[in-house]
Amino acid sequence: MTTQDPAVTRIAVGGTAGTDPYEVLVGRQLLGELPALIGDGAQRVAVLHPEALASTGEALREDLAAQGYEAIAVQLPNAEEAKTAEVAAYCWKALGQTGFTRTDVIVGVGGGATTDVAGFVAATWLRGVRWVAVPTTVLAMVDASVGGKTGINTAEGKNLVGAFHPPAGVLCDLAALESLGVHDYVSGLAEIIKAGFIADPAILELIESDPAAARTPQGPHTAELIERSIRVKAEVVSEDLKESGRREILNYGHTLGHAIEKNERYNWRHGAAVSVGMVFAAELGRIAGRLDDATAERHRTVLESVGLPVTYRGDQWPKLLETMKVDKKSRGNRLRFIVLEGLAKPAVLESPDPAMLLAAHAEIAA
Ligand SMILES: NC(=O)c1ccc[n+]([C@@H]2O[C@H](COP(=O)([O-])OP(=O)(O)OC[C@H]3O[C@@H](n4cnc5c(N)ncnc54)[C@H](O)[C@@H]3O)[C@@H](O)[C@H]2O)c1
Ligand SMILES: O=C(O)C(=O)C[C@@H](O)[C@H](O)[C@H](O)COP(=O)(O)O
Ligand SMILES: [Zn+2]
Repeated sequence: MTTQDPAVTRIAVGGTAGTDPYEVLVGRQLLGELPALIGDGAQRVAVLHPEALASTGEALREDLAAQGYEAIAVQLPNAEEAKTAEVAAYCWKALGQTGFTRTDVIVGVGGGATTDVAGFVAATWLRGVRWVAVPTTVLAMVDASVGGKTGINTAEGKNLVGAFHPPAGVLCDLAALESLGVHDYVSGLAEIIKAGFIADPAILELIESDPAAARTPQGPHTAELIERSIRVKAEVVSEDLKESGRREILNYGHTLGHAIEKNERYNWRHGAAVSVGMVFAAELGRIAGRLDDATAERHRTVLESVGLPVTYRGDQWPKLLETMKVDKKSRGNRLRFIVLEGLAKPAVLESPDPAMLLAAHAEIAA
């Protein structure tokens, strides 16, 4: 693979406001790019991977060892079970025992849960070492591995401990998606649809043109959907890495979505919870008089067309409301939501009236 390979798309991220720029590469067989991203200074490389990708992690470790690095593979639990303080501590121990220094590098290979932990371990080890993301799910490619939000959950909620620590590069090998189960694949479509509603409606049209095909890596628009979504994320985080303003739009659907995930003890996929959260946010916008009926209804239609849920148990509202209070967009006692004022017109809704919240909840209550 050369840097001129036309089959590889390169999307630039960052480079503004004092942050180091990096690239997201989308294509196939991209691992030849890894040594350049690891850089010249590293002696040791730790490959963090989930249990489901044990052979991928070990193959990568062997490959790096053959190139002269002291390489270790650190296996994490699958999915959300990896996003705990205990797993982070297990990784810190592995790094400590390997004598990991500030010039050594972490590689996170896996879905968003793995890249969130890998980035968090990289952010905290010796107060910050270099890391490279190799996302292997749709969701991790289009969202989790881009933008430098890293973190773990606590008993009180989702991603409550973390750091902004962008990777040195992101390698999205589309071949990895072939082994992904359909539910995990479709979960990633929720973040793609989110990018469509908040910034790039062409995404919605591509999915609406053939929703069944959008559910598979073989679909005719797979690469375009992934690239368009990465461009949305790259553009936003390049402007506002630390979420002091505009980046909040990427949280569309997440206020309720994260509360559902916690309520379900993380047995719901992130994208499924965000899907219900987006319908809720659309209804909230509609009820607040900001969004037209048709665009609110379009949320249900497109999300359902790819098999994502649009309702949630109606008897859980008090618990969901309580959890939403620790959402990171909250300020003091004020709940804040991202809503739409039209397609690609996200806005903040501050402290909505409790009656409005209840009315929006009634629209998603099963
Ligand atoms: N940091 C961010 O900006 C950001 C953005 C969006 C989501 N997230 C986080 O990402 C996480 C969800 O990520 P996800 O949807 O990738 O789920 P995931 O990481 O939980 O992966 C889903 C499952 O697929 C397995 N897997 C991964 N790649 C595979 C492959 N190629 N083939 C077969 N199995 C594979 C994993 O081991 C896991 O069991 C959530 O924790 C969410 O909070 C973070
Ligand atoms: O990158 C962002 O900013 C996002 O909000 C993207 C979300 O899809 C992602 O799930 C993120 O991890 C949520 O962040 P949080 O700050 O609400 O935990
Ligand atoms: Zn998300």
